[in-house]
Amino acid sequence: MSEDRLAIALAQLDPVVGDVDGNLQRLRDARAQATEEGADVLIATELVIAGYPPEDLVRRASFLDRVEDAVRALAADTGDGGPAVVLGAPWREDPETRKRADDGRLYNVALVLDGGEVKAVRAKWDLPNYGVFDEKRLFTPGALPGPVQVRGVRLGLMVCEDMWTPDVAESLQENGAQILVAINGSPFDTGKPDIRLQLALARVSECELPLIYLNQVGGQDELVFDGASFALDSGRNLVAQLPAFREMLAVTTWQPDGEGDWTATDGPRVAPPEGPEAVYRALVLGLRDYVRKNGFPGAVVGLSGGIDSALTAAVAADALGPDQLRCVLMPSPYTRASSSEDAEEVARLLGARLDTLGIEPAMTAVQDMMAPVFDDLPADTTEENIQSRLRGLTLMAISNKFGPMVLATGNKSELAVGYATLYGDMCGGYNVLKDVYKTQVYELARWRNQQAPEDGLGPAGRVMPERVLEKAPSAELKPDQTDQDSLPPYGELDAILEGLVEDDQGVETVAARGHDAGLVREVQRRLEGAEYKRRQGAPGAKVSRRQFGRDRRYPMTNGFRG
Ligand SMILES: Nc1ncnc2c1ncn2[C@@H]1O[C@H](COP(=O)(O)OP(=O)(O)OC[C@H]2O[C@@H]([n+]3cccc(C(=O)O)c3)[C@H](O)[C@@H]2O)[C@@H](O)[C@H]1O
Ligand SMILES: Nc1ncnc2c1ncn2[C@@H]1O[C@H](COP(=O)(O)OP(=O)(O)OP(=O)(O)O)[C@@H](O)[C@H]1O
Ligand SMILES: NC(=O)CC[C@H](N)C(=O)O
Repeated sequence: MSEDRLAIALAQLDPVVGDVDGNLQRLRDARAQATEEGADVLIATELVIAGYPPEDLVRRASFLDRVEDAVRALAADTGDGGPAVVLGAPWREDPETRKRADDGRLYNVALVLDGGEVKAVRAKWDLPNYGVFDEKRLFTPGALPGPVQVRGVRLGLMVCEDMWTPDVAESLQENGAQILVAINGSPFDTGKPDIRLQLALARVSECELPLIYLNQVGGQDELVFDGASFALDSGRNLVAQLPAFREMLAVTTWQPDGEGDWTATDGPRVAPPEGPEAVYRALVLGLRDYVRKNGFPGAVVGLSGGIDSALTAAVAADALGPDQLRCVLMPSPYTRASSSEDAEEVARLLGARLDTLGIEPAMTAVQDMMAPVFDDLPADTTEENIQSRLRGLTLMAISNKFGPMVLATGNKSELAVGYATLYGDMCGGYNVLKDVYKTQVYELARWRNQQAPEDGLGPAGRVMPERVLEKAPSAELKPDQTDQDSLPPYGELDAILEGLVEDDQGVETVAARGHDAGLVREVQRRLEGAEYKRRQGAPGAKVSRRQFGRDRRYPMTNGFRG
């Protein structure tokens, strides 16, 4: 390092929330690699030592003690003369006084570790408290910061949301920053990569400074972090772009150009995936990390021959490998032979195990068992739901006996209007399609039939027969049933839900987009009426702007009819 050159290693890592020792080891491994590659400083992501988002874990003193020990151990490592480290951590010291506050105050900070000690502390100024974020509940905001000197260069450190408005970057620039560095825990959704780039470009234009944007990667409960870190020079040129959806350490070497503006030329340039590929890869990573980080030996799914379970199985095969996926076909007297053939073909194409367990004996047993109380009452949805629940029971029995986690298959359109059975097809530990509308299910299935995802563990090529994509969706809980007996066509339903859910519009506004007002009102009624079901539904990766759960919180008991 000389004062006119700084080699910065960007550590796009997949931390595990709560696993402080594991995260410390990940950082040590990254620093060892950065040392080998000649870096002066290693930069890691927001709250990386705790994992993001740590939620109420950071309210536990024992957890914060462990975090502090780990940070001090990593700081001690930097006494070896190797790279300095910039990383995110939950931190109890006041950034100004460097003393621990008595009132339990906690900051979300960027720390600079160098020369064997914690050299500088910068607290996040803008704590996000919307959508999936609740940071005001946990952290105290810091003051508008100035830059920190790292190996002779003034770095302007921002923590994620700090980059979303001009204030922090402006303060850093006014106080002499030479390179802006944003460390992030920024979850994926379909619009996110573009929003981030536009915001970063805006900060670069305002400050006329280069900006490094470093994001974490990996799945954490319902969030998927896509990484896709990048760097811009002060002329708004992209000088590095790290891959999306996988870990990477990349060294970028920064030097002043002829005009004295810092720039880098040696970063990787991997174009991020877009459209269905990006969503598919987010689903794969979300499921893979949920299953692996929670120690399951694999997953099990009920395969019906329909598209929802076929796509769920494909994502699971890509996430876990076909050998860690079990499929179960559970025909009833209402299951068409063609459905069973399609399910068998999906399992064969994926190379996954398929067991066939007919549910008719259990249907008869339950019917006989209930006869004394049901008397001669006519069959209705009750009997349909029993079939669904017998399938849920079967899958849970396999999970209990052999360990794989059950995957529910309900898509966002169905969950929006309550078209799913509690403790039946909603049964499961995780739902890959929770945030995927039915029209998107088709789009993703078509994409997957043509291509395999880059880091997928499933087979290349077609994974479901065309018939699965072409037939009318059916729950097959009574003869000749189709979804469209109970729901509007999915194209129209999804267009209405786009307005009601994603855009949070009222009935009249959505109707003005060209839909029958009565139909929109009915969809709205069903949407509101199904909140109780969604609260009991399995978690699944957020890929949309407005996922059911954290992003869209409505009461279950709701007397408002607006
Ligand atoms: N506000 C509330 N808070 C708490 N619980 C509430 C509730 N309102 C009803 N409930 C409870 O929920 C029950 C009704 O929900 P639930 O038992 O799920 O039954 P329900 O919604 O009546 O029926 C399931 C629906 O899912 C459809 N479907 C579509 C696709 C696939 C499948 C499948 O299963 O494979 C099913 C099926 O055709 C049917 O229309 C009530 O009997 C009551 O116990
Ligand atoms: N015969 C069956 N064998 C195994 N699982 C089944 C069977 N029938 C239904 N299921 C399970 O119940 C779920 C709910 O059925 P649903 O009809 O909503 O989905 P699908 O059949 O996969 O797709 P589609 O809605 O397009 O028909 C299925 O995804 C599957 O997991
Ligand atoms: N951790 C954060 O501050 C994330 C908030 C930010 N708006 C994002 O999603 O990128």
